[in-house]
Amino acid sequence: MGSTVKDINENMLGGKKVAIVFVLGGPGSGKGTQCSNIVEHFGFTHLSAGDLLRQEIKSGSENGAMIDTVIKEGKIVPSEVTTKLLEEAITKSGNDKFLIDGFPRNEENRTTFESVAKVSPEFVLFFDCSEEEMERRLLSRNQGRSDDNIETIRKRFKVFVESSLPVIEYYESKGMVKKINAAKPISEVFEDVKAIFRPYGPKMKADRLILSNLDHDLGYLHRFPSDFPMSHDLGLSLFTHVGTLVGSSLRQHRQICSSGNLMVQEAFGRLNKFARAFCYWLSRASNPKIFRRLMSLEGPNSRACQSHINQVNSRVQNLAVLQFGCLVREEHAVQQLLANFASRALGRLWNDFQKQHASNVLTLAGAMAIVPPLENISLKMLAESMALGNIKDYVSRPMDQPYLEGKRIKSRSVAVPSTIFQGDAIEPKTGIKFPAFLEDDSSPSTTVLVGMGFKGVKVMRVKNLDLYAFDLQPNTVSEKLGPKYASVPTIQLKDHPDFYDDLLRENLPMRVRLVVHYNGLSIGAVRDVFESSLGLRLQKMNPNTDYRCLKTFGSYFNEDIPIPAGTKIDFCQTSDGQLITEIDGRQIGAVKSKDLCRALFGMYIGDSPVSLDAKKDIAKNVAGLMGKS
Ligand SMILES: Nc1ncnc2c1ncn2[C@@H]1O[C@H](COP(=O)(O)OP(=O)(O)O)[C@@H](O)[C@H]1O
Ligand SMILES: Nc1ccn([C@@H]2O[C@H](COP(=O)(O)OP(=O)(O)O)[C@@H](O)[C@H]2O)c(=O)n1
Repeated sequence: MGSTVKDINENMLGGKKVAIVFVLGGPGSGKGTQCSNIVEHFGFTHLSAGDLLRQEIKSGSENGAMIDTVIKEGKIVPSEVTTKLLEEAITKSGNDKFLIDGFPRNEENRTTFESVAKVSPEFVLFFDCSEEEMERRLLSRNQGRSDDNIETIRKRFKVFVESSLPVIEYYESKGMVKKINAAKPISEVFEDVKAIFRPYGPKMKADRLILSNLDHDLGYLHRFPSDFPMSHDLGLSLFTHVGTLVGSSLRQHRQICSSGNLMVQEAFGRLNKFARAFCYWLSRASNPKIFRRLMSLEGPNSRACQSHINQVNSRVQNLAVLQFGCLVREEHAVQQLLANFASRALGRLWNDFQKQHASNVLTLAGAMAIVPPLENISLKMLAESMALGNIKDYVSRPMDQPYLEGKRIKSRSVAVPSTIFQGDAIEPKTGIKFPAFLEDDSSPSTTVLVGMGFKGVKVMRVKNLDLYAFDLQPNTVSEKLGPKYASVPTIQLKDHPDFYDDLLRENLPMRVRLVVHYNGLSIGAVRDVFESSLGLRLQKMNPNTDYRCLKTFGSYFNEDIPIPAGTKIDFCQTSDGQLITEIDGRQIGAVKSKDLCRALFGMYIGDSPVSLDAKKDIAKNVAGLMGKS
């Protein structure tokens, strides 16, 4: 790297020769942002001193409280603490190239690191940016950091000028600083960064890069097939593609973590976890060397390690177990699959999120379905979900079309009657019958079917989540809403700005029935989908809401309740604001919370409903209930 780069022969740390770049710059200059880019393009491992310190606080270590106080004050944590954390992270990592971000922040940091770690940096990357710009960025960073408030920000600026700039001057005097104008847009800054790193050599091998990003929570790996044979070359090419997935999910995860959208975070979290597990699994299946190195963490002579190495070495080189057998050659099939998988799954979710800002529950459930909850994964499911044809079919299929086992359905799925149902209604695609009256129709409190929608959500290809019907009590509707809307023509009712709000606000007795129409759906999956969606809606409706209602609601979905095909799950709202949950007519719980009722029925007749057509049809039919035609 030219004359500024030291001979790194002496730079031994954690039993390996390491290359280190210090990344410095004021708070908010974009160090973390650019480090993510460098990681992806040049295969470094990013160690943020600030992140390590924040993790230390969270871990509840004995230094946690002290670190917390120092950070809130914008001051600098004692050097031994930070140096130790960095040293440990370097030693633990499988990588040997590191970006150390936000360190050394003062002369003491620098000298301590030099004397303890005995490592000199390759060079120092300095992001130069004005305080006004940094302040603007920090105030909109939105990561919930305790020190991103104007008072602490000002203190951090002062500390930066007084303590950190001298460190940069020190390295400058040694000709080791590479200064970047960080006031430009992110992509332009990265062009300059790239020019600096380019001579540093080609991108690190994909496998290394990915492995350095792996977390070590590998408990779920046994779910993947253990006897998966694969050639070494194919394994490496797979890494490249899974790498794209890991890279982009990590990048996008970072962006959306600050968005506060819990469901999107959950979906991305799963993508991430899946991709990481998949990578590790590939490494194990394809590359005994990598496997051996990783397993050295557990002990190189462990039985598991040895038996897997033997397995990999002795297996036939084909991918039959994952059923990639299609017309294309196996390498291409797999590459195409993973490329599709990564770009379509993430692209779709991301677009959705940007368009709607609050994605509807089923779109997200669908996105989550692409990545199964790992605890439920089985070899057969994995094979099915990964079969190229199915994935392609799935990702190109609009979310609101149904999926039926063994059939491709092209027509629109939402089957909503144009008038109130006279007799029982049959959902044409599935043949499931919804009675027009859910209770005895002579009772004055009976509810009437006013809308029906089909929401097929594929959960691991073989399961659809629900079919739903929406019912209201005619008398109460006429009584409560009749006067206000008497003069509104039916045709306009569905577009009336207050109408749906009034339906939700009036505590009208109403009911949504979901019908499970595949075997194998777990009650836990249903609970998760509702909990996440309701949580989001509650948060949007009333940020100060009492979330205990949601906890209580979730607690009814006991894992012991089987929900085979045909199971009816009913949610009923009573006029006194209770939300009653029934499974096959048996009440499993009731929560008194008007907010929760509004959130639940809002999924069907509120903003971003599960089906817009069904929502409009409900309005049309309610008009009918009120004596309009
Ligand atoms: N070049 C840039 N232009 C505009 N905003 C940026 C730029 N670089 C980073 N940001 C944004 O500014 C905030 C601070 O960036 P970050 O990378 O966290 O800074 P640091 O790690 O230096 O404190 C983030 O919200 C980030 O998205
Ligand atoms: N070497 C370091 C790095 C960070 N820190 C502390 O961690 C805080 C946050 O640092 P950071 O690098 O994550 O964030 P920015 O201030 O660069 O945005 C600093 O303000 C310090 O209080 C430290 O004490 N020593």
